[in-house]
Parts: sequence; structure tokens; C-alpha cells
Amino acid sequence: MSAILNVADVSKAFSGVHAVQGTSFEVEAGSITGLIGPNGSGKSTTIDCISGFQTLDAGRVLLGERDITGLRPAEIAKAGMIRTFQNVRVYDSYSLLDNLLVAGEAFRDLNWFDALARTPRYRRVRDAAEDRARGLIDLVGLTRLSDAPATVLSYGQKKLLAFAAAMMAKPRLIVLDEPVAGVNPTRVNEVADILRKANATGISFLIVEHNVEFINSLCHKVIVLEQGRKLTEGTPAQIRNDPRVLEAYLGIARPAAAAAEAEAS
Ligand SMILES: Nc1ncnc2c1ncn2[C@@H]1O[C@H](COP(=O)(O)OP(=O)(O)OP(=O)(O)O)[C@@H](O)[C@H]1O
Repeated sequence: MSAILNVADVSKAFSGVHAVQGTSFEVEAGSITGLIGPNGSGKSTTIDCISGFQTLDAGRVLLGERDITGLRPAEIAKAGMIRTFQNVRVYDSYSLLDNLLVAGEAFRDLNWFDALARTPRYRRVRDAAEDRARGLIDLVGLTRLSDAPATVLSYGQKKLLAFAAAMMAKPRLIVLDEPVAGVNPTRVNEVADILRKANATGISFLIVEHNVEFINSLCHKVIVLEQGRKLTEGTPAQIRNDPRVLEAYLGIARPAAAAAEAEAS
């Protein structure tokens, strides 16, 4: 399988704090990959560096074949990678539909005359964008609210809207920052199903999340960070049974035999 994202030896420090130290990993095309680790292990800084919201001190980031190191977030988004934020960003006074039309920059290539005169070109662009937006609103299960202002949505629903907005631009890779943090636990499986459906349309995902159960149920591969470095990576089953991961999370001393076995692997 080829990589949609290749992160090579990325480092970032903040006035002496080594938030990320020589981290390398890949996201395979078509996969859902999880990025986990204890508080302060460098997850947010890593995805900030990948998506252009932080400059790298060292390292390289490839999106498919393209070197995106040092590009600005808007350029990276144009190249096909969209990143969402833990704090949801939606326009409360806009309808769900308008939120998606704005996010998808549906009218970017139209001039003022097209818009003012409602030219056939304008109508074509608008209809295509609206069809896509309505499809995505269906995908996230908010159909009955499409024309309501986003302010009526619950926090979890706003996260789903932000996710639909990220999909508007037809990205190849979406980086999700804690998609189920603060979401009602009864709704977490629904979010997982929505992400699986989106993944089935060909979009790859890199997901930062504290909810390890959610990550294990969803991801093909999981990368574990600890103190700014990659501790390990593997399938959810491998990660679940890795004593080093348990130790990183709980800070517990591992039995000598298990530690030796983990180091030998
Ligand atoms: N802007 C900043 N200025 C100074 N230090 C920072 C900054 N951003 C992150 N750090 C530090 O870098 C380290 C990694 O932080 P980061 O937020 O990337 O970890 P995280 O794994 O995302 O944590 P959490 O799970 O708590 O969100 C921490 O020690 C943090 O205090």
C-alpha cells in the first residue's frame, strides 16, 4: 500500500521544550490511522507541524508525492489535506447548508458578475456545490436540520458539521483533532460509523484522540507517541497488548520479562 502521508524526522521545540523529537511515520492511502499518547506527548504539535499551523525545526512532510514541508495551511488544504480543530469552528448564524458552501469555497472561481446576474455558470456551480453539501449533511445524519442555523446544534452535532465542512473540498486526507472529545458517549459509535462511511469513499484519516477504545475500534494502524517521540506503532491488537504502551499511559513499572520481550521485538 502506498503512503498518502509521509512524516520524516519531524522535530519542534518551544523555547527549550522538545515537543516533537525526530518523529517519523506514514499514513497509508485509504487507511484510518490513529495517533495516541499521554497528555503532553506531542500529538497536537505533530499535527500542527504536518498541517502547516506550526513551522518545523527539522524534518520533511510529503502528501502523496508532493513535498508540503513549510507550506501554509491554506496551501496544504489546496494540496488535499484538511485539518479540523478540537474547538469546533462553525458559523453559528449560518444554516448548515451555508456553512458547507462557505467552507467549500464553492464560489471561489466565480466573478461578481456571475453572482450578481445569476448566470448559467453561477447556477451550475451553485447546484453542484449544494448537491455535495446536502450529501455530506446526510452522511453526518443532520438532514432534517440542513436549513436551520448552526446555533441550534449540540456540541457533538457541531463537530459533525465541522467534519462535513472539512469534506466539502474533497480532500485526500483529513486530520481530525479529538473528534469524540466532549461527545455524548452514546453517540461515539455513530461518529465511528460516519468516519467509516467517509473512509469507504476513499478519504484517508489521521485521528488524534484520547478515547483509546474509539481508536482501537476504528483504526487500521495506531501510532503511539511518548515525550515527543514515536514509542511504537502497530495494529490496534498489537498496541493493546504492548506493555510499553500501558507503561506510557499509566506510568507503571513493567515486569522485567515483559520489558525484555518488548525491547527485543
Ligand atoms: N505553544 C507552545 N509553547 C510552549 N510549549 C508548548 C507549546 N505547545 C506545546 N507545548 C509543549 O509541548 C509538549 C507537547 O504538547 P502537545 O500539546 O503537542 O501534546 P499533546 O500530546 O497534544 O497533549 P494533550 O493530549 O494534552 O493535548 C508539552 O510539554 C507542551 O507543554
